[in-house]
Amino acid sequence: MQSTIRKNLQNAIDLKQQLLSDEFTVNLIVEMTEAIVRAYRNGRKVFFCGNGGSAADAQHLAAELSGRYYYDRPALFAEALHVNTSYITAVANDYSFDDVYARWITAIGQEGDVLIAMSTSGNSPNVVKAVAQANENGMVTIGFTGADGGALKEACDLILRVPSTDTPRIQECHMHIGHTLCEIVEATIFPR
Ligand SMILES: O=C(CO)[C@@H](O)[C@H](O)[C@H](O)[C@H](O)COP(=O)(O)O
Ligand SMILES: [Zn+2]
Repeated sequence: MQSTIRKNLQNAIDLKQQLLSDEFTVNLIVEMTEAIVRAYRNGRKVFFCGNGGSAADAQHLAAELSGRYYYDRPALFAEALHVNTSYITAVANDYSFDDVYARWITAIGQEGDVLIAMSTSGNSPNVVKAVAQANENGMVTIGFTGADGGALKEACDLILRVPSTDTPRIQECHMHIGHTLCEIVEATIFPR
């Protein structure tokens, strides 16, 4: 038991250390932040999507922007695409689970909006289809993946590949970086 706890803590530290030492990643996070700030300043919206733990992470990050992060300020529009369970179950049942996010984007995605697609494999079909539809709608597409990047690697405008194949450790980095994005977006749009 203790060895598992130590191994996981050490792996998380090592992975974060790798991200910290990688200038490319730090600059990429800056670019992502700038894209989100630009969208909000143009009156656009930010959407997140993912499956399983990444759906929870998508919802968590959307709430940081739409509610508040560190301090009181006006709301920013942000939403995770899976939050309407009636819609998701109807479209999955009547069409296909692969279409649940892409179909919703055909209705809501406007040019200049941002989609942040979270998938550790980069290959979840519903997330990959969402990015393809978002690109078609002229949205800015940001991918959060693991080391391989999968199909999202080529499909997204900006792609953050966490250098690991361990799903939970990758997700923890996605949340860490997602929180940092929220912090900088909040501080840039609503300086104190
Ligand atoms: O949270 C976890 C594992 O930590 C799981 O629920 C995980 O998100 C699910 O297996 C997902 O379906 C994995 O999809 P993806 O990251 O490859 O897109
Ligand atoms: Zn998990």
